[in-house]
Amino acid sequence: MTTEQTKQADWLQSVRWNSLEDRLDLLDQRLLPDEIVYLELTTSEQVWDAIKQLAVRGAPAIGIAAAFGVYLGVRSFSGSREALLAEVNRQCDYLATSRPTAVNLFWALDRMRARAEGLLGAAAPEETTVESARQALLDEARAIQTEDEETCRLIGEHALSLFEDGMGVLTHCNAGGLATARYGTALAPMYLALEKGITLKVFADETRPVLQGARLTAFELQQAGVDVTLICDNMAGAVMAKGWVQAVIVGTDRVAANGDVANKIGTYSVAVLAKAHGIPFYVACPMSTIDLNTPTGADIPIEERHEDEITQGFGKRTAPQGVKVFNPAFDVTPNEYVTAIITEKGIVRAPYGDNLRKLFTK
Ligand SMILES: CSC[C@H]1O[C@H](OP(=O)(O)O)[C@H](O)[C@@H]1O
Repeated sequence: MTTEQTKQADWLQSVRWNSLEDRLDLLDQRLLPDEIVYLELTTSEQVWDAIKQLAVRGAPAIGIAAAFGVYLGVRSFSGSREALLAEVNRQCDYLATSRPTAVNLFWALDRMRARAEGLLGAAAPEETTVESARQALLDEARAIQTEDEETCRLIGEHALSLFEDGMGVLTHCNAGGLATARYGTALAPMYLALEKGITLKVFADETRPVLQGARLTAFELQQAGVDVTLICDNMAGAVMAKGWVQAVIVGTDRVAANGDVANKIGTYSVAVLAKAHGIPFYVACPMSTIDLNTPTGADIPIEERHEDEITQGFGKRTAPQGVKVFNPAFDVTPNEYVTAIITEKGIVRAPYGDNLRKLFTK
């Protein structure tokens, strides 16, 4: 076994590139917390399905997986440079249909398109071969993953500046290491607090219907030794009323140009409760989740998922056959409920329109 093959992260990686096998290994998050199983993927179709079925989920992790999916889609390609460029764009178009809300998916695919254009487009150097271009695309996917780890750590540093030792912090869904390359976004400050000997008492909403909070956030925080208490979504108000929560921090799948935030369904309710209790509501995300091309939250496409996630989640029927179901995977929190947006470049406060645009000019 070489160091590459045996090289294992000392944390539970959601997305792992296997250089020896030229293969993408994805932690199947549908099986957590009971089973740790890696899917061994060799085609872009398999990556598409893993994203669609939430085997891999979380905005940055989806983008990382899709970037590797583009490489898998062209790694056996043979033909002209022009044909390879066309195939890269076709693979990106295909992978972009897997889920509609998390803008990181499209951000990562656009980065792969741009890399391919620079390698194979009209202005590209003549000496680029199809083989060297394929390798460069793999390198780009790996760079997206490596950069995300550092980005999340920086988000954690900025977020931790808002927290004090002993604070109660509530979070919704999973915006942890499992949703990113490492650390997470909303959960990044919890890990950095642990490193620095700061105690944060985390309340994790279970987050119906797919239970990312119970199955993923409670799991990864407990594994790391973070003080975490699991609550049902309908208990968030009660724990706030008891004075147990001094801050809320969540991830996001897309921030509109005006600061409206799309995140897991139930986030808006938590934001309203936080406002009612005078508790700050923070949103943590990489710059790649901020979409200045989407003017407001009303313009964010909200994914609707299969009714079975509600009527027979995890195999047990809990609702009558044939009942009408509405199953939006996300909701939108208007910017007036958002105390601050925490990114790798720093903390952004209202007025978000101007201040988010300034972030990109820093
Ligand atoms: C750091 S992005 C995490 C974000 O993604 C989750 O959605 P899903 O599990 O459906 O991919 C949720 O909205 C999290 O806040």
